[in-house]
Amino acid sequence: MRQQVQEFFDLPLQEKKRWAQKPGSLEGYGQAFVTSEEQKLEWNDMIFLKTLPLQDRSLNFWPENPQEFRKTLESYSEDMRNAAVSIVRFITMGLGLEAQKFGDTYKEGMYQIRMNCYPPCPEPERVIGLNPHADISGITLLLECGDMPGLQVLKDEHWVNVEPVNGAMVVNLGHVMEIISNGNYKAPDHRAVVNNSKQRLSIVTFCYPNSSVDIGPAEKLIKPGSPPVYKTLTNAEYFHSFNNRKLEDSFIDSLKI
Ligand SMILES: O=C(O)CCC(=O)C(=O)O
Ligand SMILES: [Fe+2]
Repeated sequence: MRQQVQEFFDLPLQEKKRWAQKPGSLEGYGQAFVTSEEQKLEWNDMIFLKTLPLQDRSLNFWPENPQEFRKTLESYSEDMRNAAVSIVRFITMGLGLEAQKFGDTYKEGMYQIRMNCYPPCPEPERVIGLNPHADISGITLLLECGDMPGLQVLKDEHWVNVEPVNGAMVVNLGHVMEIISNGNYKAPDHRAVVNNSKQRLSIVTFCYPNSSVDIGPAEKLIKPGSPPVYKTLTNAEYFHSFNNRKLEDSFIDSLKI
């Protein structure tokens, strides 16, 4: 997958634009989402694709160049799904929940992939690769494509580098998992910075449970003395709240009871 993504971003702009985002749609090749006029502009080229379930795929945004791209992405999304099912089992087991049941909701889950390319920048302090945010997924699986650090996580009010480890994936928690855990786990704020010497690529898979599953604190975690911290929403309500959020407010806070 890394090879295919590298070859895709190495193509001339005109060729990449064959899979460009269309107005009103997030999918396809383009620049990162601009959500506010005040935001620092992002030094980032990316392609965003829905990979699973199969009926969510819009193949008109799936590059056919490089030649093996689509085939590789098909099998990569299967691999990410299998990894997500296992990882969610372990995470929910750690919370004392029905691990098999929660893992199973990711078998027919929703998967989206975002491939980021951060070119070197002559003045890296003046731009940002990706603005600070927390993911809204259940979990996010991030694959680095080289040894150039760029991902940073906010820990105790400081930005800390997440150093790339060859052959390893970074597992991040998103708001869905934060809600299921009733706030025992937090979706951390993170961002990507750029450097002045080397391009960096990342392949990021956002994993969500099946859309028929409500998003709310796990019943087992609700007891006397431990009330639900978040509302329970249907999948559709969750995405509706996100798409209609007030940009100046924290999304996760808006879901608190
Ligand atoms: O490129 C990175 O390391 C961060 C990517 C990321 O956080 C995202 O795509 O949501
Ligand atoms: Fe992220």
